[in-house]
Amino acid sequence: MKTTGSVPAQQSTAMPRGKYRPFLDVNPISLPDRQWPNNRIVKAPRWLSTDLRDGNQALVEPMDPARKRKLFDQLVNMGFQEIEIGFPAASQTDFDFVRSLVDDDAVPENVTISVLTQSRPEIIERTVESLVGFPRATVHLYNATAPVFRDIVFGNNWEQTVDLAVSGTREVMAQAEKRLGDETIFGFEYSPEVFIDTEIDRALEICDAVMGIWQPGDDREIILNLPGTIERATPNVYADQIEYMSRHLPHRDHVVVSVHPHNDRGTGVAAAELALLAGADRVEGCLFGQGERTGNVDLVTVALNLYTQGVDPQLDFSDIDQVRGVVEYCTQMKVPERTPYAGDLVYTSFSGSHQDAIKKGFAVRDAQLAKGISDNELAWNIPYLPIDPHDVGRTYEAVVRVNSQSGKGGIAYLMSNAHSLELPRRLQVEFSRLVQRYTDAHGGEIDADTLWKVFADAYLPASAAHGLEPWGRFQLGSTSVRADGDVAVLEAELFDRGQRVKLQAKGNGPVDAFVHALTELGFDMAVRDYSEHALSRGKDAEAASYIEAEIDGQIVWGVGIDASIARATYKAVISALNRALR
Ligand SMILES: CC(=O)SCCNC(=O)CCNC(=O)[C@H](O)C(C)(C)COP(=O)(O)OP(=O)(O)OC[C@H]1O[C@@H](n2cnc3c(N)ncnc32)[C@H](O)[C@@H]1OP(=O)(O)O
Ligand SMILES: CC(C)C(=O)C(=O)O
Repeated sequence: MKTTGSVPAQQSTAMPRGKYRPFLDVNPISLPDRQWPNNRIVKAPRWLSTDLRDGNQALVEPMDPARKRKLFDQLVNMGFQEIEIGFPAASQTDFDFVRSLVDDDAVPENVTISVLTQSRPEIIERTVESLVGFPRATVHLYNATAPVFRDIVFGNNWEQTVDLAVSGTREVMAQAEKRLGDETIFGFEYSPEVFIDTEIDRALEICDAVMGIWQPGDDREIILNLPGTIERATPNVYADQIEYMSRHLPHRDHVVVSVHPHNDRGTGVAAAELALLAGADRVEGCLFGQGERTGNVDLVTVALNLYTQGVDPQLDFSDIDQVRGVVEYCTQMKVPERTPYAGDLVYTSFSGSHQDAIKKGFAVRDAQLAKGISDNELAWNIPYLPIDPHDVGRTYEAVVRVNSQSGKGGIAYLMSNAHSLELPRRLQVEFSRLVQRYTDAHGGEIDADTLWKVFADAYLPASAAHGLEPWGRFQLGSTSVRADGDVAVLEAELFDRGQRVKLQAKGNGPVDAFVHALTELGFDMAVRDYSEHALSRGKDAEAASYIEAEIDGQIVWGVGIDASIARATYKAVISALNRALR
């Protein structure tokens, strides 16, 4: 055998990569004594949902007021205490929506609403005007600070950029002073937009300048939001930037360091998590990663990632499908099947070895729970399932689904969960070959009902009850058994291709006697394995029997189901015989 020594060199592409520059060449940051890799996230951050602003502004069809309101109520019910509800100066519709929340008294005392504004006096005035009457409200002021925006979008030098932030802050304070009475607890947030592309010491400088106006202190926090407006580097770079800011910002005790990752490189969640390690106190994002381009960071994933570490996310996802339904309705966008925690397929396993491992995991867990340990105390340790689907309102039924990639473990799991049959291991092996043949022939997935039909057709041949054609040569008629000392004496009636046959035989038990009776019909038959179990409790309880028999040199399994355990066993023997003769 030859083994791999070196592999052929990969081929260069003709894609014009020369136009791109490494992020760190353009935006160097030096933090050799970074602490974040050694930290742990031990509590939930403050969350701000920007579904109704950044999420909404990126929708093909922005939400109408009814949809916005539905999503707002949903966010409140899930536990969000900071919700950015829009950009009220953008349009009359946005303004009216903000006002409708006051008019309807829709904002609970513990919820702070937030609104976004550019640093333009007329826009700030209109923005603050929209806030009159809210119990708690934050104005979120932003201006872009990165060189490309200063140069291309604003045509501003650095001093003018700082001035825009400072003058905007002054205007917000003046308008709030003028328009909001004591009934509103007023907060202020500043974002140097495109923070990640801004020279780090300039980002510090502009935040410091804004604080010089706002004057944070006791009972006067400032939220400094450091957005990854367009994600352009690996998440460790964002973490370095956040740790740098967190360590160097003055008034740190009164500063809420907030992050606002986007997902352009597909690492928005990682960026948020590393930023939390790096000292961020607050995360802004959207449910299921709605938002501009590839979206804002997905707050569902960040929160449930925390949950799987035993940290209370302080957001309720106990019915994730309900949350998903509302978001899908309001945004008119679909949550894809593989979305973490919420996608249709994320608790589903098709492949054989995964199914086998999950089934074994549940068996061990069930056995441990049966000893009286509570579900909450018993560490979650199921292979391939990072979270208990029940915790987010999903069921186990969907966990295992069968197609041509599936093996005996998954099939046995479905037979147990959907049909209450605990197939013995060697029967699982035999049956999985039949299922494989079926899925190869028909393609696609096989659902629990079809699985049952394949099973019944193979093992319950005399049964027309499942909408199948009865095909077995033998059918069981009446039976009676009596004890004669240690010996069982059996009288049985069989139908051989419809013809009644009477049998009588003795054995050391009813099964033994029944096998002897069949042997007298000329079949060479020996039972190799036998098991049985009840299918359900109560007066309609049925039992299932499984027989592995050697019949005329063939090894086959038979299955019988009947209200009487003895008849279930005779039926299992007949099933094996019919199968051997099929
Ligand atoms: C990263 C983000 O998501 S930021 C939020 C983005 N969201 C939105 O823009 C949605 C709401 N916005 C709007 O509806 C409109 O932009 C409005 C109503 C606010 C303003 O509309 P208009 O006055 O027509 O301006 P327009 O949208 O074209 O904005 C561009 C102007 O604003 C300036 N501008 C952009 N951001 C800011 C800011 N934060 N502060 C001050 N001025 C700004 C630009 O430099 C440009 O100025 P110019 O016209 O002198 O070149
Ligand atoms: C306004 C800011 C926070 C923003 O939305 C962004 O930078 O993505």
